[in-house]
Amino acid sequence: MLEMRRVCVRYGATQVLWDIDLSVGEGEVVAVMGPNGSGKSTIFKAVMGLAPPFAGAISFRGEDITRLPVERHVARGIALVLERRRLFPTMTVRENVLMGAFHAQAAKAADETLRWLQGLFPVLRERGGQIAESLSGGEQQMVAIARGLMSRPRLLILDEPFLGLAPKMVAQVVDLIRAVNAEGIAVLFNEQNVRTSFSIADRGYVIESGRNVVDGTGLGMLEHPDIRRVYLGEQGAAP
Ligand SMILES: Nc1ncnc2c1ncn2[C@@H]1O[C@H](COP(=O)(O)OP(=O)(O)OP(=O)(O)O)[C@@H](O)[C@H]1O
Repeated sequence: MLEMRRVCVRYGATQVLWDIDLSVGEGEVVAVMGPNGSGKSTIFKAVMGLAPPFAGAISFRGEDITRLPVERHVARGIALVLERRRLFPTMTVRENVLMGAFHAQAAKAADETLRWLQGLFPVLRERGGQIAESLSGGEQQMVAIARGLMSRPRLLILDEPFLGLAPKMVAQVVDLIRAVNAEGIAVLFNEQNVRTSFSIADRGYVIESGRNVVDGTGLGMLEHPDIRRVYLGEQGAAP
């Protein structure tokens, strides 16, 4: 459904992505892994129209979206949940979630979508009237994901969904990603932890210094000698 071909992005005079190839199939979960500053978030911003490529092409469900403005991406079925959750701290959970239904079609279906999400996310039912900043980090991440889903995307992009979360909360967000995916929604996310990334994902990519390095199935990535040597510190995993 999503195809990036030889995508190049720069911020001002500084190029940060070189010839990135990446795809997400219908209903797939895909992870992007790489060190700090390697360009993972920029890939997502390029897909979303926030960092338009100066070369290469991006298509979504057969349509060229390389240079579409960001709001048109949402209407076409892509949602991005930004890093660090970015909720409106003094608004309630319910108000935060409803902010995600900002385009006309989503606004019309907001009540129905909220009921659907309340089934998926117990936090929305139990804490709907609570002020967002009073929730734990993991609960806030769930609210941020729910807000992204209010636009009824076909592809949900999560920028560092596990950042700063305790292991128990990571497990809950992983369960949530699986539940969202079971609804037929494709998920593209990034994460620096190799085991977390590739144990959840159907397929994955490693990016270093703005370039594709390795890609493959989730299991294949965990067994890849270079990944085991460089990212899991296993001696003798590769020549
Ligand atoms: N708005 C910007 N203006 C200039 N440079 C930027 C901007 N945003 C990111 N960069 C630079 O682009 C490079 C890639 O950043 P990006 O945030 O995409 O990496 P990342 O892999 O997501 O990193 P992290 O894991 O630390 O979030 C980095 O060198 C970063 O400093």
